[in-house]
Amino acid sequence: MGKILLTEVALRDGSHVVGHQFTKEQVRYVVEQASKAGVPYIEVTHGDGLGGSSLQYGLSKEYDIDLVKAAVEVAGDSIISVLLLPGIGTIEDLKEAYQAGARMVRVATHVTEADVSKQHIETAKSMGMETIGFLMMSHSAPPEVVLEQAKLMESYGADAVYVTDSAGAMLLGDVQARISLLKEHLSVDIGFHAHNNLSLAVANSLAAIEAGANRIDGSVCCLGAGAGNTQTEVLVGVLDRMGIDTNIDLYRMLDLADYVRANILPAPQDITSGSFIMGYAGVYSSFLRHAVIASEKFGVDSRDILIELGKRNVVGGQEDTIIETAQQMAEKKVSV
Ligand SMILES: C[C@H](O)CC(=O)C(=O)O
Ligand SMILES: [Mn+2]
Repeated sequence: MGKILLTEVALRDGSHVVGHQFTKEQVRYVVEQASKAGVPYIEVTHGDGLGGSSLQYGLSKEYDIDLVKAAVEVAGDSIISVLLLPGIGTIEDLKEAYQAGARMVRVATHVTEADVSKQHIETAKSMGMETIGFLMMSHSAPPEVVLEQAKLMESYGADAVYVTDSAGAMLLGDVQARISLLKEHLSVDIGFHAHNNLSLAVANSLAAIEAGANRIDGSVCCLGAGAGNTQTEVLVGVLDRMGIDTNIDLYRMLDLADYVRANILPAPQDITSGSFIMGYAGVYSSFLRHAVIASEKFGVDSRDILIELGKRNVVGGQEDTIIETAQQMAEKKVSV
């Protein structure tokens, strides 16, 4: 098995955990230590990507591009990556990130909407950036659909396509089915991004590697949305035990995790009932708050609302249907 390329996402996915309040000093420290440990890619952006700082998604303490600049100053041999969701971030944001020194971009779309990434992937490629397609909520589409969408990203010029388990909802077989199909039909690298809501992030990452993924995301000390991502230092150690090469210094990553635990994490990153139910229901983390409000209004258990939303495949941006769903469930309860 070849080398596994790890992307450290704590400074982007973990931005959700700290309410997008990362400081330049924190970014510098984490990037410098991760770089010394040998992490090849480090992502630095607002949790919702470039341009995410807004009333809707949460205002950042520091401007994205300033954080990218701070990261680049201490990145050594590591490549600084940014996340871009077309519609939230713009081509202009991407150009600024490039000028600030970012050399990789992950262009993220909902799993069935890869077509909106065309212009962004093509522009990034034309600037010479390593360019990755990132298919969010990949659990919600069958493997054949994930493949069709991944092929679109490949055709736009992506160097790799990620299966992204945004809701932390996938079981091992779900990961295996999607990654192996992509591996069979694509000629670019395949990546996997997990969330630990069902306590399966490390196991799912191993399943992804076994099925052919060679790019895996991790967040040091599990600093990521919901119950966090695949815990980087744990994955590095487990892969080492399996004889799989990451070129990452385990002790340095463990030290960095201790630093993050003591200085950055606002609360222990365990699996709360809220994060568990996101994975169990297969919905975006941001739905939890809306479901609790709807539950109080209509007297329906918020867990049942979230499970119903998962069954209905409600996606980010359709938050208005949460109230409607709860109302229908309450009416049904009365009529039986
Ligand atoms: C915008 C999301 O936070 C991207 C991501 O990390 C995911 O879908 O998971
Ligand atoms: Mn994520």
